[in-house]
Amino acid sequence: MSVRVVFDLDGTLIDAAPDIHGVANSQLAPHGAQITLEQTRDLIGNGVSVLITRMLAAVNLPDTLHAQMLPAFKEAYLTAVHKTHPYDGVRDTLDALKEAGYLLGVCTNKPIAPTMAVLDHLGLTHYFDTIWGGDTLPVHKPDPAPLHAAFDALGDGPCIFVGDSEVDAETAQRAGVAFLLYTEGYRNIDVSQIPHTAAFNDFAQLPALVKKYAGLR
Ligand SMILES: O=C(O)COP(=O)(O)O
Ligand SMILES: [Mg+2]
Repeated sequence: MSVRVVFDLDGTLIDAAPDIHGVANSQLAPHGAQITLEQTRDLIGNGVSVLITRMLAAVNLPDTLHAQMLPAFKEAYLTAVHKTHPYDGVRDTLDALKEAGYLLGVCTNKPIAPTMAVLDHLGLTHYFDTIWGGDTLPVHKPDPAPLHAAFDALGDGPCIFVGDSEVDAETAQRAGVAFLLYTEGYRNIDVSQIPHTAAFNDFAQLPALVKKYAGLR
């Protein structure tokens, strides 16, 4: 039996917004439109299909473009890794959690192919015993199924989900697991309005929080 810690990806382990911004603008350019990095942050969290719907709405382009944009967006997403970085302290914290003997996983709404591409590019893949993308199952967060699947893949033990958004909070609630909220990601509502077990703004705080909420002394 091991403590199981599953992480959201975008806005939690990595800041992927600059690369997603680049992909978004490469898709919008032929239509004479662009969005800002700030606008891009508000698009992230519900997967690529919702991201495109929100992007088109943000620049007043018709949603009829969605079907043609989706495959092109996913294709460009695969190589959009060079401006993406882990948040400060992420590597040290993942090392510390591994050292403590915990099992780690990822449950993201980013499709699995770009998820693997960016984790491989950043040298983070080896930390995780299981990785679930937004298209690994027919449903994605806030449906609790992928989070349940990630924890199940890690065996038995206390469950902690770490994420940055209201989508993650709802997923954790529906899955019935503890939720640690990273406050420096892409959430667009106040921390007080997001149900959470505990919040943190620095990854150095995470090992102690995991220990506490896993019920360890
Ligand atoms: O919306 C996305 O594509 C990814 O978001 P997530 O990693 O925060 O789930
Ligand atoms: Mg996120």
